[in-house]
Amino acid sequence: MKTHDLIFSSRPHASFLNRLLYGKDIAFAPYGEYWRQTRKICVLQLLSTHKVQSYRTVREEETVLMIQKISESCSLKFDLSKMMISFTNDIICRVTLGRKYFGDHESGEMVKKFVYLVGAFNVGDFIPRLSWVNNFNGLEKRVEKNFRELDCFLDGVIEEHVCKKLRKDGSGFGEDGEDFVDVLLGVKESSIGVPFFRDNIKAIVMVISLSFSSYSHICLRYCQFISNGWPVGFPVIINAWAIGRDPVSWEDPEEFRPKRFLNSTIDYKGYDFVLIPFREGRRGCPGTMFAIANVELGLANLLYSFDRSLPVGLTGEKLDMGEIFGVSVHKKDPLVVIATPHLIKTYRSALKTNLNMPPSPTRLPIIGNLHQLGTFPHRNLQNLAKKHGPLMLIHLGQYPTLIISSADTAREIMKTQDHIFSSRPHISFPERLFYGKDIAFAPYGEYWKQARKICVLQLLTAHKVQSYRTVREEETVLMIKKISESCSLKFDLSKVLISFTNDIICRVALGRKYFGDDESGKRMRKMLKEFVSLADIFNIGDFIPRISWVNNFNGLEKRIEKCFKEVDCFLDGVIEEHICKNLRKDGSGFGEDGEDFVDVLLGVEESSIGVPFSRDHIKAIVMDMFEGGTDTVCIAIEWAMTELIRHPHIMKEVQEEIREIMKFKPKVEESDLNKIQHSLQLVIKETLRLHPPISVFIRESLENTKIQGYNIPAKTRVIINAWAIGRDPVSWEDPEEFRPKRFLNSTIDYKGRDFELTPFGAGKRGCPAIMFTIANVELALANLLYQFDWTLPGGLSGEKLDMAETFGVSVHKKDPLVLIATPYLIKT
Ligand code: HEM
Repeated sequence: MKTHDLIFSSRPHASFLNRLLYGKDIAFAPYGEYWRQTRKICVLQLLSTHKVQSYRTVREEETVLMIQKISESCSLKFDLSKMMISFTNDIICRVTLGRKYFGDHESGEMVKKFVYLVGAFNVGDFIPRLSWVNNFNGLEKRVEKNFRELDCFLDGVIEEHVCKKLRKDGSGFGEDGEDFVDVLLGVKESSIGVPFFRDNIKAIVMVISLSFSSYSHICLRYCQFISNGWPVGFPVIINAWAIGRDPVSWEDPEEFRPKRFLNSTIDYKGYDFVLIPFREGRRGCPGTMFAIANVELGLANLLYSFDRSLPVGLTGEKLDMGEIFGVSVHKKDPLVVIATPHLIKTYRSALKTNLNMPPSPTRLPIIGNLHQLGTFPHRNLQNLAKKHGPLMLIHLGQYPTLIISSADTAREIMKTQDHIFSSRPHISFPERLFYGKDIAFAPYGEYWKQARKICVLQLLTAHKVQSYRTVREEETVLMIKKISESCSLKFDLSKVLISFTNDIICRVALGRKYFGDDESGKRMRKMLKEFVSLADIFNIGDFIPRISWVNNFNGLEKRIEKCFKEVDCFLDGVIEEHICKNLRKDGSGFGEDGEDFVDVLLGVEESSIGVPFSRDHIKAIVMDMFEGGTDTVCIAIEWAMTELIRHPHIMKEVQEEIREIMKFKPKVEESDLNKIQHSLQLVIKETLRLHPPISVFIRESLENTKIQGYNIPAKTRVIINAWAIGRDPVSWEDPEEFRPKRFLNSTIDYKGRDFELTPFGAGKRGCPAIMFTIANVELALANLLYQFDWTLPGGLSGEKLDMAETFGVSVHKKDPLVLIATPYLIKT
């Protein structure tokens, strides 16, 4: 590889390789002008130091994703080998093709087959007259099929690049925005002096992907000895594996002893022939630098971020070291390990002490404390706060975030310094779904102020809430009727509650029900469900913006666009309907003065509020009401019923009180509520304390400030953990117990004055719909308790009821609440 490098710098002909790589790649090309020119392109244009440096972002982003993936299986065993394969595949795909193509199962399979066939043992390459056997063992056919699939795929990739170039709007990766295909498309045949077509591009791209992802140690060389004494065409196999273990070069060669390199100058770069994993010289690997950059960054992060252990019963010495058959020597059995985040005291935490920031848990590089949010952020944040205090600073990706877990700290944020903490951070999916023009997600500013004013003074005033009474009463009657139809049979109360709250909001906001039980109604319901779940979804890009592109691959971006378009089209229809109705002057909405939310919003004059107010603003605000008002109200009633089923004696007390007052009237009406409110109110307060429907909500600071002596910079995100505040033992005796009577002689309320109980938030950004919500919850709950006796199916006792929660910010009961209702009035 040095003295006679020129002589030994060809490769033997291998027929499958030749077919799969168009006979035009670099790695398997025989020595000659074409190989010399293409290798030059590879070394100077694709894998130069400058280029390798320019792929840094790709390496870093993929490392973050890998670490994040591992964090998700933290403390559980997982297959590290599989993760490594997708890590390297994804890097190479982005660098060569410009983006990840192999997310979906099918294309991933195609590449796997390619890798297999390239490495397949072909008897014909050793005994040419036996090559016909491949017609019978199916290999020939498989090679052909795989070749055609890949060829078609690569044609698509190239077309995409050509179009991108024509449009001049695309940028690849790397500093200068060019991936390998971009570079190769720019190669002029005239400048390299050898034929260079699309097939050449495809072959080079494929062989580079192949070499880096899984087939990097090919050291088959072909001797092209021209002089006398050595037969031309004599194959040479360089056994890099054996050379690395040769006792002539290495002391105790079988031992893993990294320190042997401590005072040694031996390197793998090709100058030292005792260590030749890459080989230098003419046929040496041109991608050494690129490969090492990936390996270093991946390995450093794996070692830095986690402590690893083997699954139970295994010690390191017992680890199976079997290798797979072939030229690329993988470990035979996948490496299955358990990773535990390593609590490292980083220099940042020292820095933080100097800056006088609130106490923090230690964090991982790049993802910070994201992995500690887990499936139930409210619970996990509460656990962290138990260690670090009710005012804690964590890092969610790149954003420092204050976590508020006590009444005192909540008061500081939502009262004392409400003017400073009254913005919301930018969150990208809601921004798209709500046209960047709604109220709930709007940053503090003139538009938010004016829009909130409309909401508070025109949509949700006491007078307006009163005017929606008919809607509430009618929908309650319908709900009770539905339940009566399944009387004495088990039925899904959660489902009934969802359509109850949906229908109320729909009538109040849009003027009529759009979500009936027919096909189109079902479609609408599905659309709305998708909308609410997307607005609430965890989006990694909001925490680590530079990897927001992952949403192009996990399908989220597409779902958002699809849902946005559907809802937009639906709302356009609704608005048109309202405009026609107003023109005809024959329609009346609901509410006393016949106006629903859309009517009111259509009447808003831009000139009177002094900020732009278009149709998109109307749609955004209407959707805010849906997002804020359907799930939340349903969750409140669902948890109240769940707790009452678990505590039958409390349910009985409330029922007796209501029934005594109602004296066999057919139903509870709003006018009855002030008479029976007492015990019902206690139940609602206790439910909202233990199960705030929005468990955590978010704000952002507008300027630098201090809280409890700690420095809080401007634009710090703040998460108020309403769930933890409601269960804080400092404020509540036996906080985990459902005991409505704790409110009996207490003035504590949920309206935003008492910070021990903050299900609706408080201050400038507090929920503007408390009255509206409570009116719905009270009427529904009063009727459910008055009109039916409730039991669990199969005589199950209440204590056994599963209390598991759903994942997310709006915390539903995980399993639907399935109950049996027996009509009280008929019974008595
Ligand atoms: C049980 C029911 C509900 C709960 C627990 C709830 C809770 C909340 C919370 C915690 C906030 C953020 C408060 C803050 O940052 O201080 C909020 C804001 C908001 N809620 Fe509600 N909500 C409920 C029902 C509703 C309903 C029915 C509507 C509409 C009809 C609604 C509309 C809004 C709006 C528009 C905001 C944003 C206010 C702003 O940013 O200025 N909510 N809600």
